[in-house]
Amino acid sequence: MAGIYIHIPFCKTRCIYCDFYSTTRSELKSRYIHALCKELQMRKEYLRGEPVETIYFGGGTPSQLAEEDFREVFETIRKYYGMEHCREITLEANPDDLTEAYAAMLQNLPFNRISMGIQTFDDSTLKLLNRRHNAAQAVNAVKHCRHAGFNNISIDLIYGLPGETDERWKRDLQQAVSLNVEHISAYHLTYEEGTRIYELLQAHRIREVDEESSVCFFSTLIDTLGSAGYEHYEISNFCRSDMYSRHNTSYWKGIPYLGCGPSAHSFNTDTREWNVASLEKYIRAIENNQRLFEQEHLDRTTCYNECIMTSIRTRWGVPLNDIEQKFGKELWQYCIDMARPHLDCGNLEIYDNNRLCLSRKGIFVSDGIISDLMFVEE
Ligand SMILES: C[S@@+](CC[C@H](N)C(=O)[O-])C[C@H]1O[C@@H](n2cnc3c(N)ncnc32)[C@H](O)[C@@H]1O
Ligand SMILES: C[S@@+](CC[C@H](N)C(=O)[O-])C[C@H]1O[C@@H](n2cnc3c(N)ncnc32)[C@H](O)[C@@H]1O
Ligand code: SF4
Repeated sequence: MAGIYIHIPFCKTRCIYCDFYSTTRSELKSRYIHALCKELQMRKEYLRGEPVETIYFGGGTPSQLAEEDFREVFETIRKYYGMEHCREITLEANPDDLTEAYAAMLQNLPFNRISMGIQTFDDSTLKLLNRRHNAAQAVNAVKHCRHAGFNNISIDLIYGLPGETDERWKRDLQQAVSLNVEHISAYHLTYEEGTRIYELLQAHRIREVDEESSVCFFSTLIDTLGSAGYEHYEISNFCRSDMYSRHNTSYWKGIPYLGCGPSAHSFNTDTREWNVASLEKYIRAIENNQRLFEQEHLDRTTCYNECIMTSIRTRWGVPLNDIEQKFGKELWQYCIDMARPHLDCGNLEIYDNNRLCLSRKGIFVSDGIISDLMFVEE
C-alpha cells in the first residue's frame, strides 16, 4: 500500500496565517502541470510497485486547476503507478471555487472526497484572515458538492483565532454540525513566523488566546462533535461512519508516500525527502531533467520517535507489538517504562493488550506524554 500527494502551489491571494508554500504566479500553471507530470514519470520507481491506495491533491489551492489539468495528472498517475487500488482520492478545495458547475465537473473526475477550508463561519474574522469566501459561500459550497454527488466531504476549521470566545467557537461548531459532513478537521491556530498574523501579534495589534481558553475550546470541540456522532480519531480529526481520512492516516501509520511538486515531501521505509519550496526553481530543474530536493536518512531511534509521535495521536494508538518487532526489545522496554507513570495516573490506556492510547484526560496533555515517550540520546 502507498499514497501519492500532489502539491498545487497556486493561491489567488494569501491568507494571513498560512505558511504552506504557494505563489500567486498563476501564469506558470501550464508549465507547472507539465513539470509535475514529468516528475511523476521520473520518480516512477519511488513506491517500488506498491499499489496506490490514496491520492491527495493539496496546496496551495488545487481548486484553481481546470478539468484538463486534472486529466493530465490522472493519466500520468494511471500510466506509471496504476489506479486500480485507489480507494480515496481527495481534492482540497477553497469554498469560493466550489460553484455548482465546478463541483459537477469534479464529479466527472476520479475524485471521491472533497476537503474544504472553511476555517470559521464568522464573516468579520474571515475578512481579517484575508479569506476569499464568506460564511454563506461556505454553506453553498458544501451544498454544491452534495448536489454533485459527493458523499465524503470534509471541512477544516481553525479555533483560537483572534477575539475567539467559547460562545463564538460553539456557534462555529454548531454551524459545522448542521452541514452534516462526514469529516471535520479542527486545528488550533498556530502563529507561524514569517506570516502576516505573526507580525500583527508581534506589533501587539492582536492578542493570542490564553492557555486556559485554548483548553476550554478543545474541550468544547470534543464534547460538541462527540454528541453530534463524530468519532474523535486523531487529535485534530473527527469523522462519522468510519469515514476517516485514509491518506492522512497513512502518514500517521508510516505507510510510504510519494509527494510531487514544490515543497512536497515523500517518505519510504527509512528515508524522507523534500522538494525545493520554489515554483520557479522546481520547474527549471525538472525541465532540465533534474530534481532539487533534500533527503534525510532516518536511523532506528528517529524512526521510533516518529512512530510514537504520530501514532499516539490516533485512536489506534502505538502498536506495542510492532514497536518490538521494528525497533527491538530495548526501545520497546523503554516505551513501556516511560508509559508506566502515565498508565498509573490514567493519561494512557492499553487496549487489546497491544495498543497504547491516550485517554480522554491524556489528550489534553499529549505534548508532555509524547516527549516522555520519545528517546533522546544523552
Ligand atoms: C494548507 S491549507 C490549504 C487549504 C486550502 N487552500 C484552503 O485555504 O482552504 C490546509 C489547512 O491547514 C490549516 N491551516 C493552515 N495554516 C494554519 C495555521 N497557521 N494554524 C492552524 N491551521 C492552519 C487550515 O485549516 C487549512 O484549511
Ligand atoms: C493541514 S492538512 C488538511 C487535511 C484535511 N483536513 C483532510 O482531512 O483532508 C493538508 C495540508 O498539508 C499539506 N501536505 C499534506 N501532505 C503533504 C506532503 N506530502 N507534502 C507537502 N505538504 C503536504 C498540504 O499543504 C495540505 O494542504
Ligand atoms: S490557507 Fe489555503 S488559500 Fe490561504 S494561503 Fe494557505 S493555501 Fe492559500
